[in-house]
Amino acid sequence: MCGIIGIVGHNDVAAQLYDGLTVLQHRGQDAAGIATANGSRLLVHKGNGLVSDVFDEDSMRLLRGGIGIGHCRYPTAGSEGDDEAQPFYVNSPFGIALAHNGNLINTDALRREVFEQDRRNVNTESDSEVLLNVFAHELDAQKALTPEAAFKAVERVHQRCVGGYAVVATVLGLGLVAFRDPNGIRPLVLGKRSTAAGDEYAVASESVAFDLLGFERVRDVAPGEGIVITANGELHARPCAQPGKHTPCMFEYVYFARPDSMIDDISVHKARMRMGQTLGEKILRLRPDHDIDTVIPIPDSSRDAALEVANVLGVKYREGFIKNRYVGRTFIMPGQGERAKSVRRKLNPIPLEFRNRVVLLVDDSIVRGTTSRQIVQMARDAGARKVYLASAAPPVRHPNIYGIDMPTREELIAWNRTDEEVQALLGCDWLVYQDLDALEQAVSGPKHRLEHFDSSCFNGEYVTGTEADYFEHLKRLRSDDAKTTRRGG
Ligand SMILES: O=P(O)(O)OC[C@H]1O[C@H](OP(=O)(O)OP(=O)(O)O)[C@H](O)[C@@H]1O
Ligand SMILES: NC(=O)CC[C@H](N)C(=O)O
Ligand SMILES: [Mg+2]
Repeated sequence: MCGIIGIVGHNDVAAQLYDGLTVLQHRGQDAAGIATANGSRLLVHKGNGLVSDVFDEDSMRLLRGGIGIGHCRYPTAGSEGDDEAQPFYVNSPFGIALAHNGNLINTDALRREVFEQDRRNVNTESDSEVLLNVFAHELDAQKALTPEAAFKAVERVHQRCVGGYAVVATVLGLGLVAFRDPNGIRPLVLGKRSTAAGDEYAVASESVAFDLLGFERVRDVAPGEGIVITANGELHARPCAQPGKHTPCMFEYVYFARPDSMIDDISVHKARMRMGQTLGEKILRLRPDHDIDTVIPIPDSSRDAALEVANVLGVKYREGFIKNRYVGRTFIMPGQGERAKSVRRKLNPIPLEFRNRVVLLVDDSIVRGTTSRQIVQMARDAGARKVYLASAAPPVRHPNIYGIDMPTREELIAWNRTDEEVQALLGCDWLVYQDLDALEQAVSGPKHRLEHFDSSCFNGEYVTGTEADYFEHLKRLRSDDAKTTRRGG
C-alpha cells in the first residue's frame, strides 16, 4: 500500500509534499519520491528508504515549483530496486510525472499493448510505469491540452487498466490530474486551503496528510472520478467511468490507514472501536463466564479495538507490550526473515502485566502469523498463566491483488486451516476471530455509510474478476521465495 499526495499551491510545494509524505510513511517504507513542475521543467528526486533518508537539503532545494506530487512505496509489483521508486516520468506528451497507489492485475497484457500498439517503452517491471504509459498515450491521442482532454484520457485508462489504483500526476502545461479506480478500492481524498493569494488544492491517500498541512478535507474522490486542478488553481471534476460497485479496501480500515484519517467519509478510529465492540460481544457470547484478567493490545494498529474489547468484557486494559518507535511496521517489510526478526526488536513485554494472569492479546489481524506466533511465546515467557488471542479481522485466507503484498495463499497462516489448527500453530490457549459480517457492519457504522467492501482477502471474492491462471502467475513472481531468488539470496 503506498501513500500518494499532490498539491497545487501559489508557492513552492516541495516542503509541504515532504511533510505530507512523512505522515503517510506508514503506507510504504521502502522508497519515496517527489516530482514538481517548475515552468517548462519537471523535477524529480526519488530513491530507496524512508522519506527522511531519501531527501536532504540539496535535493529539496532543487524541487522548485507550485505543483507537485509525492509517493512513498510498499512494492506490490516488480522489484524493490530504486529504479522502481515513484513518481515515474515520461517526456512525451508534454512531460508527465505520475504516482500510483494500488496494483494492476492486467499488467502483462497492457505491457504488450503499450509496446506493440502504443509503441512506447516501459523500462521497469513496475505496473505503475505501465499505467503512466497508458495515460500518456491516451492523453497524446487528444487534440488539446485541457481538463476535458485529461478526463477523456482518464476514461480510456479506466477502460484499459484493471485493478486497484489511486493516481496523482502532474502534466506540464495543465496542472495536477488525479483519479481513482471505478470501484474505489484504493482511497483518495480532496482537500482545500484558502490563502491570501487564492485557493489551493491537495489530493492524498489519507486525510491525515491535510491535518498537518492546514488543508480542509472537502470530500473523497468518487470511484472512477477524474480531478484536474489547473496551474492557476481552478478545480475541475467529472465522472470518467460508468458507475460501478463501490468496494473500498477493507484492509485499509483494519490495518493500513492511520486512525486519525477519514476514508470514504468513515473515521478509521471509530471503525476500529466498533470492531473492538463487536469482537468483545462475540467473546462474551462464546464464553459468558470467561476467566480473562487483562486485555493487552499488540501495538500499534490494534489499540483502538483492544480498548473497546476490554470495555465490553469489563476487564482491565493494559499496555503490556512496549513498542520500539524506531522499528517500522513489520507486516509491510519485504522479506519473511526481516519480518520475523523485527517483531522481537519491535515489541518487548512488561512482565508484571503478564505474571500469573490470564491475558487476552488483541491484534487487528493475523496474516502470516509472524507477529502472533512470537508475541504468544513472549507472553508465556513473561509469566502469563493462559494466553488467549483475538483478531479484530476474520482469518486472512486469500491473496490480495489490489495493492497489498500478500500474493500467495501458502504464506497465509489461515489458508487451508481450521481455526483450531491455526490456534495450535500459534501456540495460544484460545484463538477467536471476528466474523466478516460483523467487521463489515462495524466499518459501515450505524449510518450504514457503505454497503460493499473489497473484503477479498477474507472471502476470496474479487470485484474485478481474475484470469484463470492469475494466482499461479502471481506466485511465480511474488512469493517470498521468488523475491529472495530475485535479490540473489
Ligand atoms: O500476521 P502478520 O503477518 O504478522 O501480520 C499482521 C500483523 O502485522 C501488523 O503489525 P505491524 O507491525 O506491521 O504494524 P503496526 O505497528 O502498525 O501494528 C498487524 O498489526 C499485525 O500485528
Ligand atoms: N502498494 C502499492 O500501492 C504499490 C504500487 C505499485 N504497484 C508498486 O509496486 O510500486
Ligand atoms: Mg500490529
